[in-house]
Amino acid sequence: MTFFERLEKRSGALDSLVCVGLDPDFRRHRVEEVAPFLRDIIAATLPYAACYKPNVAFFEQWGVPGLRALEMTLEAIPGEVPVIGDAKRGDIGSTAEAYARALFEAWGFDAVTVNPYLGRDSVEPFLAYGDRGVYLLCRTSNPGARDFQSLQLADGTPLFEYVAATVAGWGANTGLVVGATAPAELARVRELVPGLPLLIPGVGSQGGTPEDVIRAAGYRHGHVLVNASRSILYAGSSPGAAADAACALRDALRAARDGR
Ligand SMILES: O=c1ccn([C@@H]2O[C@H](COP(=O)(O)O)[C@@H](O)[C@H]2O)c(=O)[nH]1
Repeated sequence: MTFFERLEKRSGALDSLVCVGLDPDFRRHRVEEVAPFLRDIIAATLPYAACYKPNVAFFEQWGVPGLRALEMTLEAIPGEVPVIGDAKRGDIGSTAEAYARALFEAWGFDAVTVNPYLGRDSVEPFLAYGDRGVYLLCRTSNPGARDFQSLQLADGTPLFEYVAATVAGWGANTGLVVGATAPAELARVRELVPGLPLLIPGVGSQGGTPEDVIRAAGYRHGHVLVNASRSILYAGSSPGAAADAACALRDALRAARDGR
């Protein structure tokens, strides 16, 4: 099964669009605490998590011991649960090949995030792993997204729309990253490329809401995946609080679908 088939299956079985982001905060933990902390978070949030998304930077910040913590964290995720390695790589083809090998073969991620700024040849080494998923940055959730991504081409098309329409033809294992903080842009991307899976970060700590996301992107297992990291991991002082936050996000997304 491909990544997107596996994601659709788990998301459908749980009826959950929630992706739990695993971004351990340097200020809150010593590196030895990271893997046990995340192991408990994973065990508690498993009934709600269609997917997990460790952001590699949050482990790299501790150097080699942080990488060991990432390895132990990945070991704690049951094999049937898809895992996205959020690394946002992007480089010339030969280097992209090495990045793809590192993320898919050495780390074993089921999907990755990639920055498409360098163009198609920089993405092809990732696409070559046809059973894995490749989420390309399209319209990010941060305020600076407007600096480049909203610039208009000569015909008036914003760059992020051009990216969405272009990468739709790059392969069956492609998805897009579109932020929850820009619902109008999210709706536009959904309209332009209705068949492309979307990874949607930016709910919770960044201010995006489940209602806006579902209104803009719809509710479809495997095609809409809503990530929250800090607002789940640090919802309280226990793994139970993280579980409650993940459950609340799942329920808010369902309620938005059902018009409740
Ligand atoms: O446009 C983007 C792309 C990626 N991210 C990543 O998602 C999580 C969000 O964390 P929160 O704590 O839920 O804000 C983080 O890993 C980002 O690097 C994003 O936020 N926006």
